[in-house]
Formats: sequence, structure tokens, C-alpha cells
Amino acid sequence: MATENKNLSQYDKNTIPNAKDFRFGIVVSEWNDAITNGLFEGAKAALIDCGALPENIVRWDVPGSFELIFGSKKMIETQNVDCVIAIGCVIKGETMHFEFVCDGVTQGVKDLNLKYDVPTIFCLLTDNTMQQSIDRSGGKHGNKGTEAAIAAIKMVALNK
Ligand SMILES: Nc1c(NC[C@H](O)[C@H](O)[C@H](O)CO)[nH]c(=O)[nH]c1=O
Ligand SMILES: CC(=O)[C@@H](O)COP(=O)(O)O
Repeated sequence: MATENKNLSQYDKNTIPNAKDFRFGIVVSEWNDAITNGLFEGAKAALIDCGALPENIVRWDVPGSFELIFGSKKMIETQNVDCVIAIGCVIKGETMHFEFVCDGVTQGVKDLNLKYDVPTIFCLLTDNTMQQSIDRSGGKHGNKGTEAAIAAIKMVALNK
């Protein structure tokens, strides 16, 4: 199902575990920060709506999406979190750099999930245009940050 056929912000609280005892790390890329901050706000709001305490949400910023890998690794190793949400927005430019950044972050986040007993949620927009990013960070398709937060809560509950 493509994103255009579902709203990224929709969830049924009755099906989501209460997150009051869960601790979350959120690593946010500074590239396209208008978008990544929107994704962060969506994620934070959903976590709190589902019971998470603000003091149990730790935010770190990193320069770009490629640094989400190392930032998430250090978040896991030092902050005693139950889950990490890695937030970034990669937008296609003129060169192949887009493909390498997207694939690198994808593989890096996968490797973190294999290495640590703490899930890292893949909240990376990989868009062709800024409009696609706007549409997915609180626009007409909802907010991928919200989707990531719900995934985070479900994965923490699964891992308890
Ligand atoms: N073009 C985008 C980047 N590029 C920067 C890389 O993520 C990385 O910070 C750099 O290669 C240094 O290691 N990052 C994004 O998050 N979004 C982009 O569109
Ligand atoms: C994803 C990127 O790094 C990209 O936005 C950089 O743009 P360009 O490919 O034009 O150098």
C-alpha cells in the first residue's frame, strides 16, 4: 500500500500499549530541519498521547541523516533507552549522493537492530521533492513521525 492510500497519523489508542514506563531516544537530522522538526513534533506528541512522560524522551540532533547511525548507536549505549527513533529527511538532488545516503542509513539502522537489544525505528523520508516531504511530515498524508512513535511503543512492548 502506498502512503497516498493511508494516513500516516492515524492510530487507535485502544490498540496501543501504555508507554508511561517506557524511555525513548529520538535522534534528529539537522538537514531539512523544517521537515525533521515536524517529524519530531509528530513523534513526541504521539508518544505523550500514548502515556509517555516528557522526561522520558531524550532528543539529540546530528548534522545529517548519515550521522543518525552513530547518534543512535551512542544513544543506545549511554542513555538507558528502551527504543530509539531515528528521524531524517533525504531529498533527491542532482547526483547519486541521494541513493548512497538513503541506502547507507537503511543498512546502518538495520545493523543497529541486529546488534543491540534495543529497537531503532527507521523514520527516514527518502523523497524526490520537498513537497513530498511536506506532505509526509504533517501535511496531506499525515506525519511519519507519528507512525514511527506508534511503531516504537509497539516494539518496546514486544521486547519487554
Ligand atoms: N543531502 C542530504 C544529506 N546529506 C548529508 C549526509 O547525510 C551527511 O551528513 C554528510 O554526507 C556528512 O556525512 N543529509 C540529509 O539528511 N538529507 C539530505 O537531503
Ligand atoms: C541527498 C543529497 O545528499 C543531495 O541532496 C545532495 O544534492 P546533490 O546530489 O545535488 O549534490
